[in-house]
Amino acid sequence: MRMLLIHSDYLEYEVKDRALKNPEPISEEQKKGRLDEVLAVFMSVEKADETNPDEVVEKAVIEIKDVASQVKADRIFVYPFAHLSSELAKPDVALKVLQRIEERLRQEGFEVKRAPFGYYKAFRLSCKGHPLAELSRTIVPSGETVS
Ligand SMILES: NCC(=O)N[C@H]1[C@@H](O)[C@H](n2cnc3c(N)ncnc32)O[C@@H]1CO
Repeated sequence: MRMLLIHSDYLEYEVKDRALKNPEPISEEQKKGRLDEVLAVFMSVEKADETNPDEVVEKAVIEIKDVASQVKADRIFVYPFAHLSSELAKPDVALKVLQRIEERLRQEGFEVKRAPFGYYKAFRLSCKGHPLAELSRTIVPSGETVS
């Protein structure tokens, strides 16, 4: 799992087109979304994560919580982003991992939105630009190595 974490004044997206034959079914309301004062987390779920998705979910939540507490963000935007890795997990595994991360972050008390999976989306982001505003993290299940 590769994550790019951007502490932002806002992130807003608009669904443009389907990028998979079977994208995640979404409501009219989910075609656009915005959060202000948010930690945007762009995530590529990787092939290696398929060996233990549950472990990767927990490790990702720990990392996101750690950055959120450092930048004092209590809103998280989970953003599927297939451009941070050349060894992507299958879409069905990736979607489940991202849905679980969303669920676990809510359980941890964050306000969470997740951008729709399997679509091309326009987005606007306003990065705050402080020293911790742009971070990346790589997570692998135990026994796997970072390539
Ligand atoms: N920017 C637009 C976009 O990325 N669209 C991606 C993601 O929404 C999603 N997707 C598919 N596989 C993955 C994966 N392994 N990890 C994360 N997202 C994935 O499916 C789209 C096409 O790859």
